[in-house]
Amino acid sequence: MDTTYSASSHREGTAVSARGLRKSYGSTTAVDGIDLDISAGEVFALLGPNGAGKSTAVEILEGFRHRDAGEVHVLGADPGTAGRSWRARIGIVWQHRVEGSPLTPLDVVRHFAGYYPESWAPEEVLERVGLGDKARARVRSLSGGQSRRLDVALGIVGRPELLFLDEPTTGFDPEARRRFWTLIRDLAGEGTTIVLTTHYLDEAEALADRVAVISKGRIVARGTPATLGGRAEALATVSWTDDGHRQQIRTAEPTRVVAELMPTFPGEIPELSVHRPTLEETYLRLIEEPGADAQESPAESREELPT
Ligand SMILES: Nc1ncnc2c1ncn2[C@@H]1O[C@H](COP(=O)(O)OP(=O)(O)OP(=O)(O)O)[C@@H](O)[C@H]1O
Repeated sequence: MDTTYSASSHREGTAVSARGLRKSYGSTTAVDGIDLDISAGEVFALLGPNGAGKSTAVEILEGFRHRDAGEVHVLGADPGTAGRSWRARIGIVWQHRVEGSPLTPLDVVRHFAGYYPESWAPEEVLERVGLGDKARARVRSLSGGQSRRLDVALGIVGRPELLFLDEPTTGFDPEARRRFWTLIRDLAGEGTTIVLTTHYLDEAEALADRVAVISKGRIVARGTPATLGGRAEALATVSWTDDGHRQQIRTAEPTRVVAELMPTFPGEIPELSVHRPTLEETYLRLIEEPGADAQESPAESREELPT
């Protein structure tokens, strides 16, 4: 079985397009008019608090949930009506992991591989997710993080054009997460479109070309991790200690502020730090303050912090 992608596997066009997507469960509106465009080959992350509507939106895109309204095209088809050949082009790593089984990871991956016209070699896919040495162990003997890696193996074994990952690294140790990120980057480099939901902002920052923040069923901000919510233009905070008192200046020009401070100290500026909003801080502001997507006006302000 061929286990390499050809250059022609780099894809062009739109992988996912949704307009006015809506879904309610009884009186709960889970998805309240979402528009999405995800390009082929893109890594796109959906962020949002618990219950924001991410899984519902993604399950509609996967064809596992009916929408109440809206237009959706995924790999050129309506997921509500698309057939088996369309499904074979899609990989899914569900939020909840598959329960333990008396089979081995190799048995399970082999079984799943049989459903796809063009699958990875099962041994290779287990190597790629870091389960090579557990290929012949019992699935029920795997740790939580190892089981999750098996879920990822099952999601990618069919060499999907589009891979949905719902909170894929929950339970991974830090080294396994880094390894998983490398795998995702490799898959993206080979042309796979990836739609990721995650609560780990560092994961979104490390992997995503673009992110969208969902809150209460609506997209409240979208952009690259670096520019989301006006992050690129946000003021920096320069902090230091002067005569035992913590000082800070919020400024659009931290280099100038530090240069002006330098001559006022004989040597090092005590406890100097320059901080710009992290993706996590930006995200928290976006979901806490309605309309916070507007950019801040770059006015400089100085204050002394209470000790
Ligand atoms: N099958 C269901 N029946 C009734 N309500 C549901 C169902 N699935 C989801 N909901 C509700 O819809 C809303 C959105 O849930 P959803 O699972 O899409 O959110 P989420 O953003 O994926 O959350 P999480 O980060 O916790 O996974 C929530 O209020 C949830 O309780």
